[in-house]
Amino acid sequence: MGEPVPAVRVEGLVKTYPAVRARRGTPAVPAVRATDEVCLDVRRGEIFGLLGPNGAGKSTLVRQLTGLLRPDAGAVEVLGHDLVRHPERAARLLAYLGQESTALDELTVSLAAETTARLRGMPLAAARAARDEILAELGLEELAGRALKKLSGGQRRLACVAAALVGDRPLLVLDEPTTGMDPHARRAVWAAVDRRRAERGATVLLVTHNVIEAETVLDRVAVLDRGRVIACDTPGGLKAAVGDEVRLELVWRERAPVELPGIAALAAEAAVSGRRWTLRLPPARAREAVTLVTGGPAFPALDDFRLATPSLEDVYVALGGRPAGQSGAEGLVKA
Ligand SMILES: Nc1ncnc2c1ncn2[C@@H]1O[C@H](COP(=O)(O)OP(=O)(O)OP(=O)(O)O)[C@@H](O)[C@H]1O
Repeated sequence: MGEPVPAVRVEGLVKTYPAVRARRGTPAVPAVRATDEVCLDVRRGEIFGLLGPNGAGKSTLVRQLTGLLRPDAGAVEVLGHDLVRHPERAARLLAYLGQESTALDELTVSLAAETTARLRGMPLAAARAARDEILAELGLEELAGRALKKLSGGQRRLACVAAALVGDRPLLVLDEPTTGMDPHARRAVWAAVDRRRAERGATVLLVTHNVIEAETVLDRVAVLDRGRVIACDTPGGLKAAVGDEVRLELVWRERAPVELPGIAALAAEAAVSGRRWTLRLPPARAREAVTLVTGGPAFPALDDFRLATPSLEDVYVALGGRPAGQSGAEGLVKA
């Protein structure tokens, strides 16, 4: 028996936004290689995350694999369909929630969900039933009669998620679905996403910045940086790869006593944000640092400290911060 057809297969995907010449008053813009030979396999039934800093190429990648943006080179297959040759098939195969969705703004929440269901080929009665189901699932019933353009940012986003999830699509591609939402709405979205996977076998491709949230919902993660996949593994696998480091957070009362040589040495390695220093250190050095700040003349200046094992966020920082050309993360990529 051969390998099962993956939900998404991406090979050698390249997209370069062309350079723009300088014109009166506007400076020239160099060409940007937004996706650079990206290869990915997303298995059926997986919740797969794309993580990466601003401008890493995440949205460009998902727009290419939803058939909205034609790649310069490379292959995109969704459930065995070639979407580079047949981008029109995407509408049948996947639901896409983009970063900015204004298309539904004039509609009420209820009509946005119903119209989307109808556009996905559902007969009227079934579309209305699907609409009622999703509005109840996401706690949107009270807002059902309001126009999207008159909702708050978080409410509007939730209504767009409802429209994206209505009707069954085997692949859900969601670009930052929970942006602007309160914790209650976020939980409802993650529960709805997980239910579609658990009960209907849907595959989910999720673009996110929120690594803490991502850690709890994702089966696998690809970290993208400057258009390239620099790591791909389970959150646990990625964390194990930086597992020999711990995170030490120091909070100083007013100012750090950098006149002390030991503290000055730590300062050189710390990421400083106001009174808070964050250090990533091997365990033995972290212990030495804790002894230094809690046992000596630095102690009166210390407000608080915390030692933590690596989180997905640490992995993200450790990988995403790599300068171009340093491919030390390549050992992390797993099939
Ligand atoms: N239409 C466009 N024309 C020219 N350059 C673009 C265009 N869209 C994106 N880019 C550039 O391509 C690169 C990748 O952008 P993209 O939006 O895919 O990143 P992203 O990872 O989704 O970022 P973010 O997390 O900020 O949404 C960036 O350098 C961006 O400036």
